Amino acid sequence: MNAFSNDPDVYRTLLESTRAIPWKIEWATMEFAYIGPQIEQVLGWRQDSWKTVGDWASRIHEEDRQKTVDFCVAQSMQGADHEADYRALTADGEMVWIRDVVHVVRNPDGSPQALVGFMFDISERKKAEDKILQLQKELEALSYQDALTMVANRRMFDTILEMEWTKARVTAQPLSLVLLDIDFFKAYNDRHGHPQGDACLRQVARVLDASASRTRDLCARLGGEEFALLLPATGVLAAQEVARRCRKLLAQAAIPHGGSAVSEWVSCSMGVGTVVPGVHDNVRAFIETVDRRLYEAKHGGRDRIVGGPA
Ligand SMILES: Nc1nc2c(ncn2[C@@H]2O[C@H](COP(=O)(O)OP(=O)(O)OP(=O)(O)O)[C@@H](O)[C@H]2O)c(=O)[nH]1
Repeated sequence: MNAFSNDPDVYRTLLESTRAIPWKIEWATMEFAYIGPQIEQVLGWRQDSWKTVGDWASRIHEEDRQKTVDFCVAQSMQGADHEADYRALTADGEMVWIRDVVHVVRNPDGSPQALVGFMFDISERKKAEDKILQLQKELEALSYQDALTMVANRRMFDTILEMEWTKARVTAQPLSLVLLDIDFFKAYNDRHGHPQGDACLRQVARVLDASASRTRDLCARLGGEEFALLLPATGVLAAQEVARRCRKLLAQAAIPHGGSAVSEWVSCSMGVGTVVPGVHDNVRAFIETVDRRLYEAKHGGRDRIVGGPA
């Protein structure tokens, strides 16, 4: 054990055979006293081209440079060991993610004498982290989407409704809502089977989505065979117009029903409401009003629109 630790060649061989790149900087001169030859394999810059701290700083991606240098200087002045992740530039203009792990060698008075450390190539790890972040974003998006019809789901509807309600109140603009329910859908399923029922829901969602095309309009599936169209900055007449367009486009889609008492084709009942929310208005009460109208449309014979100011 002693023979091993007394032999500097052994240390050098060990240092230079790891994948981590060892280095040392003298604090007084800010010059490299040493950097491992592996640096050339990782970044492409020759070993003898690393002379000063300036060489190191100039080979950091400019978006990471200032904060990395400031952080390392501040930590070193306090005598604190530290780690920094940054994008290093390679000799041929590429980027490599580096984790620099730094130990501060201190003088007896505590001031820094030298910095020694290891650089690790963490590009693969960063790539994996980026991939995970991207997947998380996709998952997040999926959690707001109805998996069957690909329109927004109830969660998204609730979130956007809350937002649009506040906006409408602040700007004193009308907010409209259409609630729709497919007529005799149980009979449709019974006649055509559940998979065909799913296909029908997808087709209806496409039609509804196409009926309201302004950028802030939202088409959502609230569950089962119930859908909603949220129409911000839309007044009573425009909302009625959208509902009529829905009915017309659905009729044009001419999806054969076969089990409906009101039409040969798949149809919808709709409740429509419009409100300019005041401070005392309540979003839940607004939804209940529109829902009551949908109920009226159902019980008034289906395949119809019941609406007006809420
Ligand atoms: N295929 C399919 N069917 C669904 C889905 N979700 C709900 N349903 C069916 O939708 C039907 C809804 O039936 P009801 O609530 O009785 O309403 P309805 O038959 O449309 O009658 P009215 O609304 O009164 O005209 C049920 O048979 C549910 O099984 C789904 O994701 N896919």
